[in-house]
Amino acid sequence: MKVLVMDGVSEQGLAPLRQQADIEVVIGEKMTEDQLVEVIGDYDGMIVRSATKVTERVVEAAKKLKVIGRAGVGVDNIDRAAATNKGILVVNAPDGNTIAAAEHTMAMMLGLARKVPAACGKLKNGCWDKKAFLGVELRGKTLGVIGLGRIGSAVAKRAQAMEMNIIAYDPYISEEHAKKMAIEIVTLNELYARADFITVHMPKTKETYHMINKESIALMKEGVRIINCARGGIVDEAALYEAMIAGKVAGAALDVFETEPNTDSPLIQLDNFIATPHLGASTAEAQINVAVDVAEEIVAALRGEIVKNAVNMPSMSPKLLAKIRPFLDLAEKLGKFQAQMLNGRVEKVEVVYSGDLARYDVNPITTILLKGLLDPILQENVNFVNAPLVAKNRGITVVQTTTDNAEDYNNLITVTIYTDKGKRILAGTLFQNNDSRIVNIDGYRINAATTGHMLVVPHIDKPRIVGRVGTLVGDKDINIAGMQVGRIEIGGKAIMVMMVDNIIPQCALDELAKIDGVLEVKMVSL
Ligand SMILES: NC(=O)c1ccc[n+]([C@@H]2O[C@H](COP(=O)([O-])OP(=O)(O)OC[C@H]3O[C@@H](n4cnc5c(N)ncnc54)[C@H](O)[C@@H]3O)[C@@H](O)[C@H]2O)c1
Ligand SMILES: O=C(O)[C@H](O)COP(=O)(O)O
Repeated sequence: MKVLVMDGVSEQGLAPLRQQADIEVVIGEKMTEDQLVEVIGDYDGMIVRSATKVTERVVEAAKKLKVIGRAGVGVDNIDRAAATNKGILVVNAPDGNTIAAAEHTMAMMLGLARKVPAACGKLKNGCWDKKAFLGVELRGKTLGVIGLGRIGSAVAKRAQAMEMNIIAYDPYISEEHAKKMAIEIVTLNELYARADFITVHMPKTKETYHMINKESIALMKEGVRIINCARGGIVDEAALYEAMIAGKVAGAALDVFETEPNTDSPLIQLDNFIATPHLGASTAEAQINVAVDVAEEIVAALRGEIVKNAVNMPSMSPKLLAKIRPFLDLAEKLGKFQAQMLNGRVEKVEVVYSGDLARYDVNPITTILLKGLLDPILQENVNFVNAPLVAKNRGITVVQTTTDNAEDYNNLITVTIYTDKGKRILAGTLFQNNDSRIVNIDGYRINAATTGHMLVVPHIDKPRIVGRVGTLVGDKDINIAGMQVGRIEIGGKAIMVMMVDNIIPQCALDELAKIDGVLEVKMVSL
């Protein structure tokens, strides 16, 4: 397998990838979109920072790409919708550069308060000018943090150490959470009205684009100082320039710009403006952290294992993953089993999670069940990333419910598939030591392992059927490893599940179907 590494990702951090004998790491030079389109077909994985744009064209040109890793937080340079459509996993490394970005924000804030860059520049030009650089203290000032996530919280903590009062606006964070950090949650307008310094720490979205604009600046205090170490475009640079010229904004610091690289913004020439070239994550420590994190994720993704920081599939904490991993395996098998038992076009998939399972987030389990169901029956690549989207695009309704009542089991996953020709029910459970079993097919109780080959024969419960099926299978030189029969009433419908050592050829299945009393014959391989 080949992984293309772009944008100067830390070599030291790539160790988890370099240690894999079957993975070749290729360090790429800066490329245009056309150049990337030309080469991407050769790669199974790719790692980028913010410079390389993974556009729809690049994603479309990929032939075997399974994963795109972002060595950092922001994934706005990756066309996630295109990747999801194609079943390509996108992962990031959200934790490794939090402190670096928070410390850079503090550097910007202190730099603005004490005019460090301008004073330094003047001195380097031979001018010892003490009067021009009277600063302000941070102590006692109010800092308005917009976006109280990882970095916003880390900035708040550091600013508290400088004895600043912290107010914050984040519509997705609870007041309790903020209270624990001794931060007052306020409305956006209140933040604008009260803050001496404003720092933004949210992603660039439709909602946050140009959030700091002419109108919002008008609501701010005279002499406010503004910092953006999050994403270019959150601050409207033209509006900021005007407000700085007018004196409304006393100082501003941008690490990120709407267009990058950027050397000709008029802001850069202003004395009370500090610019850095997207350096928030650029510390030796952060670069190693994010590279290690993303390299580990790429290895896991290429090995088909579940990753921790996927941005385009249900994400899971390592704790949840450890708890539900055996259920993920069972669910995939149930989906795969159902795919081989199907008659007709799938219209609806209903999954009921019972017992212990009802306590967990079951979304990832449903996703993997859909992968198990759809992958064998569709031409396109169905995986953990795109399975829900593929189901939706095919008009399949997916319903998932949880209940505490698992009847005789500790846990139970019951999957009912509705097709234009009827419905089929399948249930599986995990016994002790993660021993997974299929315990019900269409209402008939059975107890079958979830591995190997199985001949499933719904039939009429009458003499000589089981014997004739067994004889015919034996005559084809196929060894029978075990057998289960489930029935509800004597002489009614029943089901036979025969564990066999090899796949029974279609011609033999056709012969079996002709046996009097046999209703259906299905070969299932798990
Ligand atoms: N300059 C750099 O080099 C650098 C380095 C790391 C991260 N970043 C950027 O910093 C930003 C924050 O990163 P993070 O790791 O703290 O992310 P995070 O996901 O932990 O936090 C983002 C916060 O923004 C909040 N938010 C979302 N929409 C909002 C809105 N409309 N108004 C207010 N708050 C909103 C979210 O609720 C969340 O709490 C991201 O844009 C990331 O790409 C930049
Ligand atoms: O979102 C991020 O992680 C930062 O913007 C860092 O970007 P970079 O890896 O290009 O420095």
